[in-house]
Amino acid sequence: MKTLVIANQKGGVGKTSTTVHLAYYFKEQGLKVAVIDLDTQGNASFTLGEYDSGALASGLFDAVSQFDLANAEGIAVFSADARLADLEKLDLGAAAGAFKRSLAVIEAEGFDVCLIDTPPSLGVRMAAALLSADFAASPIELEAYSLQGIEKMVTTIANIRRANPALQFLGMIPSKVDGRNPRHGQHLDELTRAYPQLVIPTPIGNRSSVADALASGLPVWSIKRTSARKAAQEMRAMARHIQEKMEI
Ligand SMILES: Nc1ncnc2c1ncn2[C@@H]1O[C@H](COP(=O)(O)OP(=O)(O)OP(=O)(O)O)[C@@H](O)[C@H]1O
Repeated sequence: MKTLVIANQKGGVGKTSTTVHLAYYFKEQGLKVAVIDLDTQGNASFTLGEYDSGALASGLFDAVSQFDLANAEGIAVFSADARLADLEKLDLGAAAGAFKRSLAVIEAEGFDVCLIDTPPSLGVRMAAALLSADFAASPIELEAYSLQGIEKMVTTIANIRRANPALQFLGMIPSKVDGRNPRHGQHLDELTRAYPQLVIPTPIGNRSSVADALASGLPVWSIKRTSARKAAQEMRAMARHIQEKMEI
C-alpha cells in the first residue's frame, strides 16, 4: 500500500478537494482506496460519506481491524472526530508509532492506496502522518498570504525527511487559480522560479463546479454541465500526474 499525505498548514487551499478527487480517480482506475480524514471538521468524510465514524479515534486505529469491510470496493473513509484532537497531546514519537501501526492494519486489509487529508496546522497529526507516509503533496493558492506559508511547509517536509527518508515530496499543486488574475500568473512564475522541481504542472482553476461537486459529494466529472468540463479535465490531469509519480 502506498500512502500520500495532502498537507498545507493554510486553510481553504484545496486539500479536501484534492483528496476527494484523487480518491474517486484512483477508485475508477480499479484501485482499492482508503482515505484517512485527520481534520476534526471531517470535511473529506462529509464529502465522501463516512465509512465508520469515530473508528479512527478509538485508540487511534485499533478498531480498524474490526471493521466490516463489506464496502471495500468503494472508498473506505476512516474519519476523525473530536477525540482525535487528543493525538495532539501525545509526543510525536508515540503519535507516529500509533499511526504506523494503524496504517499496517489498513494495509493488511488489502488497500492499494491510502490518502490522508490533514488539518490546516503544523501540529502533531500532520507530523505523525508525514513521518509514516511514502508521499506528500501540497495544494497551494496563488495568493500572497498563501505563498508566504509555503516555505514553512517545505522546511517541515525537509525536516521530516531526516526521520523518514522514504518520504517523497511530489510538490505543490496550484489550486483555485484564476487565469484572468494577473497576480496569479505572476505568483505562479515566482513559485516556479523559487522551486523549479516542486511545482506540479497540472494546476486546478478556480471553478464553481468544483465547489458544487464537493457540496454534493461527487467528483467534478460527474457534473454534466458544459462549464464543469474544463474543471474535470484539470482534476483528471492532476490525478494522472500524481498516480504516475506514485507508480500505482
Ligand atoms: N478548484 C476550486 N475552485 C473553486 N472552489 C474550490 C476549488 N477547490 C476547492 N474549492 C472550495 O474552496 C473551499 C476550500 O476548499 P477545501 O475544503 O478543499 O480546502 P482545504 O484546504 O481542505 O480547507 P481546510 O484547510 O479548511 O480543511 C471549499 O468551499 C471548496 O468547495
